[in-house]
Amino acid sequence: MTDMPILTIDGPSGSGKGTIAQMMARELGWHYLDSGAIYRVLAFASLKHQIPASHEGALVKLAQHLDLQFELDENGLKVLLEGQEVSQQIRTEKAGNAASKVAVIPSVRAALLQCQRDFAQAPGLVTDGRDMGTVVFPDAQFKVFLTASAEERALRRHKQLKEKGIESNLSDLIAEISERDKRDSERKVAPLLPAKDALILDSTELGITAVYEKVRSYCAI
Ligand SMILES: Nc1ncnc2c1ncn2[C@@H]1O[C@H](COP(=O)(O)OP(=O)(O)OP(=O)(O)O)[C@@H](O)[C@H]1O
Ligand SMILES: Nc1ccn([C@H]2C[C@H](O)[C@@H](COP(=O)(O)O)O2)c(=O)n1
Repeated sequence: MTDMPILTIDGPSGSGKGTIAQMMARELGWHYLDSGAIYRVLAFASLKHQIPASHEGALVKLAQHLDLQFELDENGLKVLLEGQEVSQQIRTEKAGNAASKVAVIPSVRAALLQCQRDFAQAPGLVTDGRDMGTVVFPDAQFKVFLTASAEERALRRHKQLKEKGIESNLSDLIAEISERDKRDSERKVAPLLPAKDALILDSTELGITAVYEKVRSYCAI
């Protein structure tokens, strides 16, 4: 596959993958791939171009020609679809759920495989998602599976939304997160699960700094 050093961080929604992956990419000076953003943009693009999930052929074509750009700076990840910024629109729970639904389709996953692997460029790559350590980069040198209870993840999301001035209902968030966990874990192709050689970290009772330090020491930096 590739000799490039790669750190994969997989885990369920809201476990802190993106936060830790971005911190590690900055620390190491490596590239960063948010694979969930690719599925989110695809779902967003399918709505934009009025392609229903049942039109598998059209969805695969869209995935193969997805005009997508990522820019990571000190403010986080900027995402552009067809030259237009969609960073905020793709971050809603509704967009996450739509992404989870297109991600079930095996031909869609196959169409997105090479574009994800192309992110493995010198000097290295940090990537987060569901199947980074199991399917996309099975030979990665460092693999982490980051998890936390659904209640804790919903609380974090609730707080995150509140900080953005968006009201949300905690029980609805728990239900949405649990539904997405179930779909992502039970699909036939590339389900959410830890790679056999991954370090499993439960962050339910760990703050961001504590998780970051554990990942740093696992990568021996
Ligand atoms: N260990 C932690 N303790 C407390 N809050 C955390 C922790 N890790 C992440 N958070 C917060 O939880 C929220 C979700 O984190 P993040 O977006 O990194 O999760 P994610 O796994 O990438 O989610 P998604 O799969 O939906 O993209 C953010 O507000 C983040 O600051
Ligand atoms: N490697 C990946 C990344 C993401 N998905 C799907 C399933 C998720 O529910 C959805 C959104 O991901 P998030 O941005 O919350 O990480 O996309 C996947 O199947 N495989």
